[in-house]
Amino acid sequence: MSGFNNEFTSEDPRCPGALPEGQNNPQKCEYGLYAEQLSGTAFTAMRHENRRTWLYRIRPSVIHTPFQKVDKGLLTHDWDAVEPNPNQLRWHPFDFPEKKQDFVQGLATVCGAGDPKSRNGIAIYVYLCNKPMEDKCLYNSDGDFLIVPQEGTLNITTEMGRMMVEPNEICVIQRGMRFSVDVKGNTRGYILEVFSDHFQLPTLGPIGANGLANPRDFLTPVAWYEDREVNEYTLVNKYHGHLFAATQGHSPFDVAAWHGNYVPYKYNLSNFMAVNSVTFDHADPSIFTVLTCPSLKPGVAIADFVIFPPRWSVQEKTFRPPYYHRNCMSEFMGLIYGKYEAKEEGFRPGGASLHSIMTPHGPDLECFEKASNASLKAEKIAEGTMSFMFESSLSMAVTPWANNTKVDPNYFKCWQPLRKYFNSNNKDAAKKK
Ligand SMILES: O=C(O)Cc1cc(O)ccc1O
Ligand SMILES: [Fe+2]
Repeated sequence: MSGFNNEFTSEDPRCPGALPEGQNNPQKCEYGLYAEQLSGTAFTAMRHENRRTWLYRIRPSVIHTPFQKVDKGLLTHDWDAVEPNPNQLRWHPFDFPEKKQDFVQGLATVCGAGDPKSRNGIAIYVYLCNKPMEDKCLYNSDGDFLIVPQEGTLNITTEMGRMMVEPNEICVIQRGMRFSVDVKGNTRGYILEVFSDHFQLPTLGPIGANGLANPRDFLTPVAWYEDREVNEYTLVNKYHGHLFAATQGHSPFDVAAWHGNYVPYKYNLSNFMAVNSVTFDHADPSIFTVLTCPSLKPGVAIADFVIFPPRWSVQEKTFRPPYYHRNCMSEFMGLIYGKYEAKEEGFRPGGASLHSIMTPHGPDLECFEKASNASLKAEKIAEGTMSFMFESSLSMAVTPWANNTKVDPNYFKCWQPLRKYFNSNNKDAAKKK
């Protein structure tokens, strides 16, 4: 079903009329279903921000054994385990696992800041997996997951229905929603988790009513249920940055009908309508914001999800690639496929980079020399590529795993040969270089 923040209604066609008419809590639900509400905001949240979904299910979610703490693998929210490091960081593509592991076992925290207890912060993960979560689902009490597949398709079953998410698409699974991920073969991607709020579309300001990620391109699954008794179905819960497991004797995907506006969704990045300068100068990358999770300070994001899609580049008298900069925000970047314009070598699909708050970065030597001398014809750029940035106002720390895995020790070298062109006697020196 298409739309962002819609009030949806959905019934599995095997149970027509399962949704109660005109009320949420009939004395007895049709088909002997139970009614259950999943809240995505405080009951009292402003109406335009209020999120909740009513689920009509075979059994209420509460039927399970007590949760016990289980191994959390490489998942951590301990941001003090590694000495702070303000250096530019780049990772070679993260390796696929040698042993069999599923989506939950394959979650590895790269960096983050803040705390789900006080509900302020973010965590960035890669997931590296190769087997389905069989009779096992996850729900996250800490925050919302924005999942960016890089290699391999994710077949995701949620309480609200099923969705297939391929590289160049993203999906969002919000706090509390139970989901199970089926994969075939080597599967890799990135996750941005936000602890504080939900993702929203950026306001468009003078752009107008249309553009960037359009609401109708967000897709939400339709109701689908299975009435399946299972010897031992495992519910995994991420809570305070730890994993807990409980069991139950049936599939949790037993929702025959639901209605509401608290839903999982996916989005195909090729639907992004990019806006950019058609005169001169390099516009800030905020023009490419797909989704944003706002902080309490207007205009400042806990995290933005920004992409660098294939597009036309037409600016005149302009150094067109990203400028050199030092940013008061943290920039984590990943590459889904192809090459990133500011660094054609060294930054590879399935790898990543982190430029922390005020850490200088920008085009490498090759990019600077090329773009300073290029003829400025209209040009299609970033064709056959898709890179993205998780940009955050928080100051992130890396985890021990990320500090010791695939780090490119030579990253800083890409800027060292940048030449001095300055000539105080010749204002036009640069033009002759
Ligand atoms: O650092 C980066 O490569 C990301 C980025 C891109 C851009 O076009 C402008 C600023 C910026 O941080
Ligand atoms: Fe940057």
